[in-house]
Amino acid sequence: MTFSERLHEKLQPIWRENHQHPFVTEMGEGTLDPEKFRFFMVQDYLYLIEYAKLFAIGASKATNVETMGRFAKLLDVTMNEEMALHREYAKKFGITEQELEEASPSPTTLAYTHYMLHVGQNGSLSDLVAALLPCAWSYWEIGRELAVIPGAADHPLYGEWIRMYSSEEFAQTAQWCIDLLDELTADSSEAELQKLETIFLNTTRFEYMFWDMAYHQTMWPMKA
Ligand SMILES: Cc1ncc(C[n+]2csc(CCO)c2C)c(N)n1
Repeated sequence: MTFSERLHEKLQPIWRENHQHPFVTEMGEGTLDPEKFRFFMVQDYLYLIEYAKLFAIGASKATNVETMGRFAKLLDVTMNEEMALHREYAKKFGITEQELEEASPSPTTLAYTHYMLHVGQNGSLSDLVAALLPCAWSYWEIGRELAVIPGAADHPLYGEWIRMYSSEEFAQTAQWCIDLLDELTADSSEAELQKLETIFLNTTRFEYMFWDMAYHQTMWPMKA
């Protein structure tokens, strides 16, 4: 069994809960309150800025030119494609580019991005990949699950999001991260694998928290 298969199997319960969060299911049904999605878009834009830095750190920690090139490409795609989609999408919800640039990250966004950057900066390349994998992997699976719901991919507000994350390009990114982690851990000790499992579990939990934060539009203190 590869390490990614072990992770996937072991974390199924929390993984299912993540995919069945009302934010995700209501997006698939097309019933999600646009205000919640609006909140998500702004926070996700801030998240992506920090997430992209992880690819830059990955490029600097890579031990061969091929891996370095893939991280550089991911940095480019995230900055210039995924974030461009956010800027376009934002317009549909009446969010200006200025609002995106000036928004404040919520405590959950801060906690998630700072944890990933901490692991990326202070750990090994495998630690970094274990931290970023739940993001790429879970969005790919969610995109695919939502895309088969009749009409979901054509929804005027959420269809584009579903089409993007179920696309071949995102499938390839997720698969590349999975393969890289399997390659890096081929000869790892059980103690090392357990450390990586903990990192993967932590960012999987943060994925759930991110949906939940957006669903409840949580920005403590709520009355400030
Ligand atoms: C909270 C949050 N988690 C995951 C993603 C998805 N995502 C971000 S970067 C990337 C990899 C390729 O660019 C993917 C799939 C998101 N947007 N927001």
